[in-house]
Amino acid sequence: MYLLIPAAGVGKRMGCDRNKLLLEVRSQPIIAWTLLAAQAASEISWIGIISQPTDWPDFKSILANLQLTKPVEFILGGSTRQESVYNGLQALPTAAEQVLIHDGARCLATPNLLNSCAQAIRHCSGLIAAVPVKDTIKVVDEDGIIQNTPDRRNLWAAQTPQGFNVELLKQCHAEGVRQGWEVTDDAALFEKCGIEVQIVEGEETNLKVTTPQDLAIAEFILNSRDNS
Ligand SMILES: Nc1ccn([C@@H]2O[C@H](COP(=O)(O)OP(=O)(O)OP(=O)(O)O)[C@@H](O)[C@H]2O)c(=O)n1
Ligand SMILES: C[C@](O)(CO)[C@H](O)COP(=O)(O)O
Repeated sequence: MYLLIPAAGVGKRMGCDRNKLLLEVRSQPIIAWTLLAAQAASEISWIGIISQPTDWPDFKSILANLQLTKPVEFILGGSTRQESVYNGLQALPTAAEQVLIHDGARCLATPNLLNSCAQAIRHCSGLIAAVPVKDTIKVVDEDGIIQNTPDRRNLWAAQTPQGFNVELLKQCHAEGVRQGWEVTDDAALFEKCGIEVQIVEGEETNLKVTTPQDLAIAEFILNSRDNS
């Protein structure tokens, strides 16, 4: 299975002055944890890291330390995640019929989750890992007044990996460019094009490292894996 890793962000919400994926959790850069999971997932055979050229020297030295056995390509990132994935799709080898997309910032996803998504995408056109929402969610207007409370049984928090048929995802991205759609994940492009996307049960611990607090939570989760 081909795996694209969007890793070209700047980490505004992390509030640091460089790509947050270079920050360390338990003495390893965030992107290293993500790459180690990809290396350990037996279904993954090719890895594309979508990233900004300014980060390539750092990423290359991380890769040199990890000594992965799988082929890794660097792909030029865009100015949004959507643009980065678009570039990644154009750079896939022509043999790629399905692809998994997994955020570099979701460094706690297990090899098991990557493998189950890789197996499942062979039997459908689009899927995402997701977990049922635990909180009661409120829809609020611009004045801070609650408009309604959606039924929690229908609410799932989206994660990555997200898996797709490559040709269909390319078509949906092209339609997104034509229509000027701005989305935060690839499933949303499928949804807008009216194509079904399935849910695969994700992992509670598969958080996206987004804010400084997430660094501490990620460290805690990795420590608890050692102790289990
Ligand atoms: N132009 C971009 C923006 C984001 N990403 C990647 O998409 C994933 C999810 O994005 P997010 O967590 O929002 O990362 P940032 O964009 O770096 O964070 P922020 O929104 O706080 O700036 C990350 O692995 C990030 O590197 C990307 O490849 N290209
Ligand atoms: C793709 C994603 O990780 C799913 O949770 C997420 O949408 C990335 O972007 P966000 O802007 O940080 O939500």
